[in-house]
Amino acid sequence: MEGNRMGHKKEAEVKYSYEDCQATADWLLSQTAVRPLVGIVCGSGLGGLADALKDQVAFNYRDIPNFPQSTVHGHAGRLVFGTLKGRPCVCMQGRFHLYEGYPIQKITMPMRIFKLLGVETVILTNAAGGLNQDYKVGDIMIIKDHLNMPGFAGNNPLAGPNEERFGVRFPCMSDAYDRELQQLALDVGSELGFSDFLREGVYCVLGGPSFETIAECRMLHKLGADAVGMSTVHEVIVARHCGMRVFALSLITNKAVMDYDSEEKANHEEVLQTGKQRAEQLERLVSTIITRLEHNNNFA
Ligand SMILES: O=P(O)(O)O[C@H]1O[C@H](CO)[C@@H](O)[C@H]1O
Ligand code: HPA
Repeated sequence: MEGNRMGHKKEAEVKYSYEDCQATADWLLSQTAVRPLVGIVCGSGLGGLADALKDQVAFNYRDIPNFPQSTVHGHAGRLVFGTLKGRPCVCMQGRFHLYEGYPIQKITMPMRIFKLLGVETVILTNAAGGLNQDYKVGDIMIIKDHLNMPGFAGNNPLAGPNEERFGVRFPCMSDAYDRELQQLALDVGSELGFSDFLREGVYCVLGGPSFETIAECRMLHKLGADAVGMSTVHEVIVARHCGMRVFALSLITNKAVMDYDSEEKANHEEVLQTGKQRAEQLERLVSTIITRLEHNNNFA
């Protein structure tokens, strides 16, 4: 992929207005014939999902006008277009996090670009620490709701002037995670024989990058969180604001440390290692869900 002048702008100069998002979407649409209906975001160590796409057209983030750059190990930094079982998809092989130092509007900008590309359903994955004591490392949790900790402190991706062309000032979040898609995932998981490690729960986002203290994990668990991570929620809010359907999964890559006697320490290497071990099943789950979207005629 040939570089372009806009793509080489310094980070500080990267903009995310409606017109900037439109320019990026138009540029992408001029470079590929794929017209994606499904947008996928790959979590830490879960980028293999993108490799499942057929007839790929891939762009390095650095070559895409106005796109931020991935800085985290386990996030390749490529936008991959292609088809998954015949369905046109676009897949972020690598996402952006608050702790990378980007403004919250910038880390969520790809959702608006998805929207302008024609995406109707967004499927997000992440790696997360398990707070629910019944969870095991390797479990896959269907996210049914979230706790937005940065949001409590006013750090919401929709803060600032509202862009009506994307959505309303006060979007509803009680229906953020599409219930039909959750049920579909449970059905598909059961057919694939994954029920033993498939869960449903509440994901809590923190700013990171430091992992949680023991007291923080205990508090989050008491507040109703089943898993904790540093992503996804901001993307979900922006995706819902502009009217896309959302389905999200957490891979429980480690158990959050809840006990002062524990010798365990959260670390990113373990996160990536667990991702490798469950990658194949996670890919099968997601790709089968995408096929069934069409089959059930509930494709958004
Ligand atoms: O949420 P994803 O991108 O999967 O990454 C998770 O893994 C990293 C920590 O190991 C954090 O970035 C956390 O959010
Ligand atoms: N905490 C926060 N983020 C994470 C974790 C965790 O334990 N595991 C993977 N991402």
